[in-house]
Amino acid sequence: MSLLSEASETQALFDRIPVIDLTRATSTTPSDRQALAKEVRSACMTAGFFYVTNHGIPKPKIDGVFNASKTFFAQEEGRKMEIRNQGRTTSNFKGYVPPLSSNNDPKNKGDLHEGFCIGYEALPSESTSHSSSKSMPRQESAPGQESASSQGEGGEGGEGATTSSAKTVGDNLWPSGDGMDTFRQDVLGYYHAAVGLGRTLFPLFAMALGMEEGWFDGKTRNAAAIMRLLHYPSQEVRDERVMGIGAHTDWECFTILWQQPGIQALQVLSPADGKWVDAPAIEGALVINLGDQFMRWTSTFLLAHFEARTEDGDLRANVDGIFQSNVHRAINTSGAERYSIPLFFGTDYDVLLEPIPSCVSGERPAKYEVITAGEFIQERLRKTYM
Ligand SMILES: O=C(O)CCC(=O)C(=O)O
Ligand SMILES: [Fe+2]
Repeated sequence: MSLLSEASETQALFDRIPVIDLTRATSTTPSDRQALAKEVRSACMTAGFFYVTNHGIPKPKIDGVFNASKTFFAQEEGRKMEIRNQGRTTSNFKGYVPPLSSNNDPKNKGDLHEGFCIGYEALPSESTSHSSSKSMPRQESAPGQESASSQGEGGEGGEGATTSSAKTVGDNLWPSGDGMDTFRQDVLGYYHAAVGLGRTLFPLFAMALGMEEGWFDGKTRNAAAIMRLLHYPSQEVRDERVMGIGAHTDWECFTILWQQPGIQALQVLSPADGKWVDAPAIEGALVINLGDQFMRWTSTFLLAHFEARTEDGDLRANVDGIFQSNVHRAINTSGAERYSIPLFFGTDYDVLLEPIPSCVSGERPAKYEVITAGEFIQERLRKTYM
């Protein structure tokens, strides 16, 4: 079935997040990769979220960053504040983000989580040049190197970033002191493995959209990749106006999210019926969710739940949706602290967010003004921080 006819027949209705086994992503048989891309397409048209298993990130790298995160956040506040993210006042969005200093949902009072944010940096043991665009998201010392935000979202930059995204330029800030000796290595070890996974996913998304596998290659040479370590206190009362992270969509193409096993906190809004669907942490699996840039690429509007039913109360076909960037939030009432790690993966900043040819037709014209990825992030930062 063609992409557009499948989209017009798909309802953005789901009550669970699909699980996709990535083993076939590296198959040498093209039909295996195509079959996998079909599963990705179906998940993207409905939940906009899916889990991946057999994703290739070794468990020791995950354990390493999880332990590093626990050690970092366990420090006394003064130590963490030494590398405070100065996102609101300076050009650098890197470093520590204290609790309640971001607010993802304007209706809320603030996000309870604290965070630590980095952008691309070579592993300490690596040489400075990266000739293989397959292994690295951006070149070291890239002039436009990104940002992040004290948001549920990652901003970024990258080589080729537009001047307007220059406010996001800056080096990573690393903690020093007791127990922090291996922090940088552990965090970057996971970061690089996750970026490798991101590079495996772009060809699958391209095929899922009916394009050739390499369609994103030239657009993701120094792809923006901001990673955040997040730490959520357990909240006793479930207050809709104070939560770990308020309802939001992510800004990039997609997010790779590790969640601490055993703790339920993440929920995804099903646009078709307005219900919050739990996205539990599954041991060994990562969550992949689509961000707003994919809505632009696919000329998809977020289908608000109040639009999703006909006057008779029937579910509408999701006539607009190809790749859905769905609203999500995290509330930790587990009684235990929770850790998670999103990595926001986008295209290079100078790339125009134009509708992908398979996603527009005479009946389905382009819906968004064409701007660069850098301008788009800049606009989101401005709305969030000014
Ligand atoms: O902590 C989580 O599970 C979600 C985090 C998130 O949505 C974000 O940082 O954008
Ligand atoms: Fe998010």
